[in-house]
Amino acid sequence: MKAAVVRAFGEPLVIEEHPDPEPGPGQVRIRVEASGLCHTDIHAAHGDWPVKPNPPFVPGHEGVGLVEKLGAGVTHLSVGDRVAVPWLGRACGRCEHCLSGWETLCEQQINTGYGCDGGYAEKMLAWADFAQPVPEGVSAVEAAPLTCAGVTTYKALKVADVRPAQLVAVSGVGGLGHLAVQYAKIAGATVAAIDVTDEKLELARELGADITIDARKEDVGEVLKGHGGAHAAIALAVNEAAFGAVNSGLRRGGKLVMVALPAHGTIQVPIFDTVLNGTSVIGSIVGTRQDLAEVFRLHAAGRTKVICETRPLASVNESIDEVLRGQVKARIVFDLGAGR
Ligand SMILES: NC(=O)c1ccc[n+]([C@@H]2O[C@H](COP(=O)([O-])OP(=O)(O)OC[C@H]3O[C@@H](n4cnc5c(N)ncnc54)[C@H](O)[C@@H]3O)[C@@H](O)[C@H]2O)c1
Ligand SMILES: CCCCCCO
Ligand SMILES: [Zn+2]
Ligand SMILES: [Zn+2]
Repeated sequence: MKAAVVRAFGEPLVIEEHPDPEPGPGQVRIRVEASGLCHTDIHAAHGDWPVKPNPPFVPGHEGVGLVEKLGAGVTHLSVGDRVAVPWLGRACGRCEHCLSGWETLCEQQINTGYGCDGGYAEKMLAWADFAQPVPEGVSAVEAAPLTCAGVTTYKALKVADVRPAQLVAVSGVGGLGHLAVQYAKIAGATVAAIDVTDEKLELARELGADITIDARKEDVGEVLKGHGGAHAAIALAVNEAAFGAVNSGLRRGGKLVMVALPAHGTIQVPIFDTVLNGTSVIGSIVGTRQDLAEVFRLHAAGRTKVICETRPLASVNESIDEVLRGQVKARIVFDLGAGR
């Protein structure tokens, strides 16, 4: 089976022929139909973060496909089931995080396409308990971006406890941000979308954003304050300065939800203003299996649109370059057989 492999950080990925992986106990083998290109995969391929993967590895944590082979002990899935394989590839199920609904914080977790091979391949393994069933009516191509971009932004809005009539700032209208705008609108909020390209700001308007802010020309904090300040700001821009900019536009009691992970990023949080204004800074990482089930349910009900374009896996390096140049309208999804 073909796979796109990171052989060394910062080097182009290499398309290689690998033997079909054999599922171990509790695992399944999936014939991948579609696999989204999350900016995280670029961070992974570049070794951007303090905790690094170990090359060679196959990135990809928005893989969706059909169960092809069951490992020993797997009884709740059948051959032919369509499943998605998210970042949270496995959690222990026993620790305080897993037992209190926060499996995404499990310290034993294994991350797909980072700690184990992921979905940039024709076949992949998944732990059956974390292979998320894709409902009827949701295509593999559309389920792919929902598997990370969707669940992550849906969770970020839950973490922000967004209420109707609040003002939510979405900083970065890319793969994640285009869905964050939609979830914020579903939550009843007024949405201010921030980006640095005309195309992304236009996309945000098409998806329901009430206000758009061009961070190249406008003072993000001042514009937000002109609307009374944001109750919540979801930081999805791969740009360190964007975090401080949107934090400065919070309303008293507002929350900055940090999601994006620019390499070596830090944020200066002014102590006095933070205390005086009662604002908070929260980190948010992906979402649980339950969150993902809710994301799929919303999409199956026609409540969300996935904006994506399909590409062959062979275009992986050019696709990464286009994402880095900000030239992709929302999400690239590698088509590994979705149409067949
Ligand atoms: N915390 C998590 O669980 C989690 C999950 C998924 C992705 N991520 C991270 O989120 C980030 C975004 O991922 P993505 O796939 O949406 O990336 P993307 O490249 O598709 O989108 C990033 C967007 O940020 C915009 N942008 C760049 N500079 C900006 C600025 N100064 N102000 C406003 N917008 C700006 C770009 O134009 C683009 O639209 C990445 O760092 C990724 O690793 C985190
Ligand atoms: C800390 C890494 C979080 C990445 C989530 C999947 O994009
Ligand atoms: Zn991701
Ligand atoms: Zn655990």
